[in-house]
Amino acid sequence: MSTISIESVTKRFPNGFEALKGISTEIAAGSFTVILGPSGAGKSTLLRLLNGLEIPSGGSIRIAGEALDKGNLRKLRSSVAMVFQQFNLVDRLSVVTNVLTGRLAHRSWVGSVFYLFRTEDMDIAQQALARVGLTDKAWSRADKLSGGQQQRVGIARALAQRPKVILADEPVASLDPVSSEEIMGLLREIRDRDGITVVVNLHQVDLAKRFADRIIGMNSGRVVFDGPPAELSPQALRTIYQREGMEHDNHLDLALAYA
Ligand SMILES: Nc1ncnc2c1ncn2[C@@H]1O[C@H](COP(=O)(O)OP(=O)(O)OP(=O)(O)O)[C@@H](O)[C@H]1O
Repeated sequence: MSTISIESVTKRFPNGFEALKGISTEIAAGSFTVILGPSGAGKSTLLRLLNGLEIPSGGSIRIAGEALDKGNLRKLRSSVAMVFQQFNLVDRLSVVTNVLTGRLAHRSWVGSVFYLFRTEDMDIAQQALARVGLTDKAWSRADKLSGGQQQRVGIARALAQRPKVILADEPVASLDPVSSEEIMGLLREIRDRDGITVVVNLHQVDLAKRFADRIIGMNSGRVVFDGPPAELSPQALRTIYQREGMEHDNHLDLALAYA
């Protein structure tokens, strides 16, 4: 069974630029997929479409069997959680309040507007904080935490949403290597233990190879590689990172160096 079904999806922005040129793929329930690709390949656009933050120009997306369209956006959004590169926390709020915002998708708009949470929500938030090892930081201001800890809060917020899918858009791009490792390990552990489908956009080929069970390579709005990490050969990396008209490409050199 697949959690996410993407069929002939295109995305053209109002300025006429076509960021996705026909993506078709299935993402299996409980899988850990990493999307690799050079800057501008369309990775973030694809994730934003899966989360309903952008609407496709063509094609269709189904999440857990239900078509993602304007009619059921709110319902489907509650089952898809997002983890961001810059964490997207409210700095002046406590860690636990930030985690509680993950419950908003399950509350009425009145509850959402007034930040009305139930005791049950607080229990769920505290459990999520325990999962990411931050129980002792619950009442600290979010901006007093290190980058790695802030990303843990971002993951706890995603967990508190009780999602079927976690989408992470370059979740380690702002972190040092040790924290990056920990965050990827945490996402992997969540997939292993909770069976949540995880899709991560990354620039680090080495992390992709170690943590993913499937790698999708994108270039210029198209899928140009799709396979397990073992098949990510130097040739496959060339296909993913090659840029038109560039004889010597630093981006490609870097990708190959870390492969
Ligand atoms: N709102 C927009 N209007 C016009 N073009 C856009 C818009 N959003 C993104 N793009 C363009 O679409 C292309 C794909 O962008 P996207 O952010 O999805 O790439 P990416 O693979 O995630 O890159 P990066 O790794 O740098 O984050 C880029 O050329 C970008 O400039």
